[in-house]
Amino acid sequence: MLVLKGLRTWSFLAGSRYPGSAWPTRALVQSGRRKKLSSGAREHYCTTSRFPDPPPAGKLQKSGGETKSVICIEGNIASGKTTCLEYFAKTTNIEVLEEPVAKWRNIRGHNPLGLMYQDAARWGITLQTYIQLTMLQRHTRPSRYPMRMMERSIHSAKYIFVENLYQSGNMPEVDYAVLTEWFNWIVENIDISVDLIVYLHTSPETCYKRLKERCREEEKLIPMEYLEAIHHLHEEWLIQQNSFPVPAPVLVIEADDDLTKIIRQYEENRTRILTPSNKQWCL
Ligand SMILES: Nc1ncnc2c1ncn2[C@@H]1O[C@H](COP(=O)(O)OP(=O)(O)O)[C@@H](O)[C@H]1O
Ligand SMILES: Cc1cn([C@H]2C[C@H](O)[C@@H](COP(=O)(O)O)O2)c(=O)[nH]c1=O
Repeated sequence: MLVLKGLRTWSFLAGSRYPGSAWPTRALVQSGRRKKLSSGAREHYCTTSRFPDPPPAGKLQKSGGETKSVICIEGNIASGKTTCLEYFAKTTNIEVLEEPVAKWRNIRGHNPLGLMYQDAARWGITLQTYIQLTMLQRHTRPSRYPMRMMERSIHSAKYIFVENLYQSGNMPEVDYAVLTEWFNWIVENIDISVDLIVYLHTSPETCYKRLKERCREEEKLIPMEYLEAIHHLHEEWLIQQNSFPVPAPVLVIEADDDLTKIIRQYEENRTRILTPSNKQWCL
C-alpha cells in the first residue's frame, strides 16, 4: 500500500481496465459498451503492497470505501442536471455529487468561471485546468455508498468544454496540448471509470430559456450560439458516438418537458438508472 498523503491511501492495481492502451478500440467505444477485463476485473485487482519494488503497471485507485457504481448526469448548461440530482438525492444509499461550481466561482477570492466568460481566450486554460482538478477530486473521493451519482464528469469537461474552446479558436493549441496530456495521463493512471451516463437531451432553446430564468451572474452574456455549440458536441459524443470515447452506456432522457413530466420520466426510468448493469435501454 502506498501512502501518498495523510490518511489517504492508494494502491497500485494489478491491471488496467484497458490494458495496453488508455481506451478500448473505436468499435467498443462506438457501441457504448466498455469492455471490462475478463473475469469481473474490479474484484480481482490485487492490492498487495510491492513497495519498494517499482509499482506494477496499473491504475492508482483509492483503497477503502469502495464505490460500486458511478452514474454521471450529462447535458447542456441549464438542461436540468442539478434538478435531476436533487430528485435522486432523496433515494437512500446513493451519494449525490453536484458539480463544484462554487469552487469555479471562487478560488482564493478569484472567479475563474466569470473570467472565462469575460475573456475565454485568456482564461479558458485557467478555468479548465481547475475544473479538471476538481472533477478528478470528485471521481476519486472516498465513499461508503454503493452508488454515486455525479453531475457531469471529467470526461465531459474535456470532450465538451475544452473541445469547444479549442474548436472555437479560443484556446491556443499549446494550452489544448497541455490539458490533453494531463487528461490522458489521468485516464491511463487513475480510475475515473463510469458505469452509466444519463444524458438529459434538450434543445438549445430550452436551455437558453432556463438559463435566463436561473440568472447566474457569470452566464448573463452567454449567447444562443454557445449553447448550440455545446449541444452539438454532446450529440456527437453521446448520440452519434463519433467524436471521443464514450466511457459508459448512455441512457437518454428527453428533458425538454416541464418539471412534472420530467419527474414522471425519472420515476419511470428509476430502475434503469439505478441498475447500471442493466444496459438494454442504453445506446
Ligand atoms: N423540466 C424543467 N422545466 C422547467 N424548468 C426547469 C426544469 N428543470 C430545471 N428547470 C429550471 O431550469 C434552471 C436550470 O436547471 P438546473 O437543474 O440548474 O440545470 P443544470 O444543473 O443542468 O445547469 C433552474 O432554474 C431550474 O429550476
Ligand atoms: C464542466 C464545465 C462547466 N463549465 C461551465 C458551464 C456553466 O456555465 C457552468 C456549469 O453550470 P451547469 O449549469 O452545471 O451547466 O460551468 C465550463 O465552462 N467548463 C467545464 O468544463
